Amino acid sequence: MVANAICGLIGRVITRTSPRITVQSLAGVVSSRNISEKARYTMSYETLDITSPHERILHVQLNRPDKLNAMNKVFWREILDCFREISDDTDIRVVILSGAGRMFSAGLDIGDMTDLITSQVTKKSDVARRAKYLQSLIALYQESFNALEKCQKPVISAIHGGCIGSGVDLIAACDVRYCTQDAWFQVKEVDLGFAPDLGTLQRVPKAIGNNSMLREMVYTARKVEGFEAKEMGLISRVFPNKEAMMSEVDRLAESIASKSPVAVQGCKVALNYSRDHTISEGLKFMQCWNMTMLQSEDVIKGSEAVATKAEKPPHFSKL
Ligand SMILES: CCC/C=C/C=C/C(=O)SCCNC(=O)CCNC(=O)[C@H](O)C(C)(C)COP(=O)(O)OP(=O)(O)OC[C@H]1O[C@@H](n2cnc3c(N)ncnc32)[C@H](O)[C@@H]1OP(=O)(O)O
Repeated sequence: MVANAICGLIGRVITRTSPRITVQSLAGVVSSRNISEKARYTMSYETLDITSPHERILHVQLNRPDKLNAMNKVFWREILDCFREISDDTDIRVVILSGAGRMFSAGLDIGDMTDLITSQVTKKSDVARRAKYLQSLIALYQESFNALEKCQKPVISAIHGGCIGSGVDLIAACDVRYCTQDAWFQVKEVDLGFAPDLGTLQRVPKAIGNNSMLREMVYTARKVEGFEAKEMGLISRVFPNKEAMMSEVDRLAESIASKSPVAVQGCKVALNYSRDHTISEGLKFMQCWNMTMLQSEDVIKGSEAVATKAEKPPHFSKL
């Protein structure tokens, strides 16, 4: 079945529809999230649907449900632009990432990639020129997912159904991962004859404790179900269905959004820096970071609220 699907995809000529403007829509992810999901974002995308379920929170939804949110040429550009824009948007404090339709993502759009290879790579007769082209392409796709990690705001991924290949690369670049119990994760690249190159092999080992389990998963392309993914540390919480998951994701996002953005964004940058450096370098980084940030008004507001056991959390202005 899968083999047939892949063969079919490879043989197919992809036709593209003109961009669909989704940003003006009032799209809800599940019926119970009808809390005025007013879209207020400035950019419109063909492969992403952007809504704002709550002040200071943005919901980015992979939006090619007919193709199981397979990642095509347009997607790679859009996800990069989208997260760069979000990173600089002072009104936004947290991002939710999910997939529309029956699964989170079927990974790389295989038909699209075949087109690209036919139209670009095979035309070049020299190995060095082909290699150079592929290197640039991989670097570009890597940058698309790096954008989530570089985004100053925490990104919470909410995964249902399949999360395949580059879908796993994508969630690996997120800060928090929740899933439904019908979710499954598949590092499928070995089945297609290559090693993953967009972050799974770099980020996941640093995010989870069970390296042995990860290697099993990577070397065999075996499907790993939600609870198993939680057991290995890839996922922090599993929910019975998408509605329950999205409701908890909202709660988590609201909680993070209510905190000082100076503190939250400082934590994200420090966690990422420390992951890639020694403890001593990480500590030095914090001296430099906090010698500025400790002077913020947020520290005064936060400390006063804690000291006085204030009932309401302080209001932190946007950063
Ligand atoms: C420089 C590159 C770096 C990136 C590397 C990334 C690597 C990867 O992501 S490897 C993984 C690639 N993905 C796959 O191998 C999954 C392929 N899809 C499937 O195996 C099946 O579709 C799946 C098991 C997910 C679901 O099967 P089901 O029978 O339930 O649905 P289908 O009828 O197969 O699919 C529904 C429509 O979606 C289209 N589609 C599904 N996956 C992809 C895909 N990866 N790329 C493009 N299109 C995909 C499928 O063609 C159907 O469309 P249509 O025929 O128009 O209805």
